Amino acid sequence: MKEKNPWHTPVTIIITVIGVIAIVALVTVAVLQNMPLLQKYKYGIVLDAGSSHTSLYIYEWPAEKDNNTGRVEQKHSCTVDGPGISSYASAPPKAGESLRACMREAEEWVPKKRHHETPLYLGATAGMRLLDMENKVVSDKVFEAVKGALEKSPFSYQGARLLKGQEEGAFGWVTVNYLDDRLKQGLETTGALDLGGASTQISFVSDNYDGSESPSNSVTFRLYGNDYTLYTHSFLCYGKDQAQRIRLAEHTQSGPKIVADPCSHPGYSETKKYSVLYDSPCVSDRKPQGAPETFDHTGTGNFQECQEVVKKVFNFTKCKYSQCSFNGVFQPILQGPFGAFSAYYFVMDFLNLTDTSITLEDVKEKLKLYCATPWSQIVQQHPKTKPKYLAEYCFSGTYILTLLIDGYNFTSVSYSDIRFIKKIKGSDAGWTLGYMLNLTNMIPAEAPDTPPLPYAGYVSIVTIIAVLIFILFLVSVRPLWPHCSKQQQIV
Ligand SMILES: Nc1nc2c(ncn2[C@@H]2O[C@H](COP(=O)(O)OP(=O)(O)OP(=O)(O)O)[C@@H](O)[C@H]2O)c(=O)[nH]1
Repeated sequence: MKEKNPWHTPVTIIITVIGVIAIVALVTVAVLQNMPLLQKYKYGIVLDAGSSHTSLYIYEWPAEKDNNTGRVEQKHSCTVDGPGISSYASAPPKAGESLRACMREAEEWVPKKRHHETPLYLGATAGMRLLDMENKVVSDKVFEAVKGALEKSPFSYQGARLLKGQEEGAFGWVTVNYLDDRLKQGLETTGALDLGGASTQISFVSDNYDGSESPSNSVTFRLYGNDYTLYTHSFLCYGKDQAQRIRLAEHTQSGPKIVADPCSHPGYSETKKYSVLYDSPCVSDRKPQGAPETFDHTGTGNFQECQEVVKKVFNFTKCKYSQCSFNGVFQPILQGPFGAFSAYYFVMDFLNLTDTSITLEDVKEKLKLYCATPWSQIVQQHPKTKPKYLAEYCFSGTYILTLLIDGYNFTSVSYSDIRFIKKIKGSDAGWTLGYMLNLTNMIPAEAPDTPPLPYAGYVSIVTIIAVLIFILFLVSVRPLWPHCSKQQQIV
């Protein structure tokens, strides 16, 4: 009579089957979990209403990484046709209408089902700051017009407001350092240099600045668990268009009929209106009495003389702090690398001077040659460039060098710490991204807790352990294996 194998019972068979099913289920979960998913995105829109023009930026980030860990990237940008909204002071409704084409473009770029949950912001900078100083009633009307236009959009309108110069500087710094991945990793930060049409900003972290000297220049942030005390200053009227007005105002104090300008090319000649030149709070108090209606703006193309004229735009005489940049404004010692964007980039890129490993002497030599080039040759060499921009590159290049070296105290050594940038990893450098990240709380104060293992690694390890346990189990039930039971049959 055969002796019954004690392992060969229904219970052990059921346990074995359950074990196999459990392993198959575990492996299936691991495979499914690691399969690439169809990525879903969320969106945010920011309008930069600058002094010279308005731009719309659409940002995108992975929807399932809403918990502050997803990377926000610029998906699209649209330049609004026409001038900045502050130029519509005489017809405010047109400021709202001007945004229509870009808003329509945004509706096409953002998937329809996301429209209602996509935040929409408008921030106005120095052009509106000047209009607000000049005529608050009119500036309010312009804001009403743009608000009316944005409220009609299908997006989640979050407001249109005037940005303080300090915010413009600080959010530009956040953008540069976020895109460069310097914040999450707690690395040395990059300073931000922004040159607009009506204002210019400098923002950086310095070991010598804790906010106690000139507290109005300090902005503090806690980002990803790191504390930052940022030095920032915005110089209203020192954007490149307003600086050009201040400089020409120096030339035209006596109300001459002809202005011989060293910052314009030889052979350049344009008739300009005094009323247009002095139509800005940056120069309106200097308007010469009894000046003719127009003046002939002619060029002599002399870089050294241009430098002298440009230097007069800055006041270097008074400083009540331990050190200053210009106009009596405190500035700590420059520290670290700097990213220079907006007009810094447009101008230096055009002049082929974005390479800061070139010595300052060589930069000046190149600019000297460029300024001395006859206007007819410049126009011939750049038929596609807007004449308005073309006429100003000699001044703009000289202004940028003077602002950096005489204004902010960059030396021939620290000049090489500057990078002229337009975009970082596909996103434009500027205040808009930092502004949106702040308003949507996308940068946490504390570093997010990360599990010791990534999820995929965790699933793989659990699966391997489960398989090992199962193999051990199989080995332990060896007596049940067919060849084992055959050996010891007792008859
Ligand atoms: N050469 C050149 N200049 C440009 C270009 N786009 C803008 N600018 C000029 O560069 C300057 C700065 O432009 P933005 O950064 O847009 O400045 P903004 O926002 O209008 O000015 P703020 O309100 O002062 O910030 C202005 O004088 C513009 O006219 C370009 O493509 N090429």
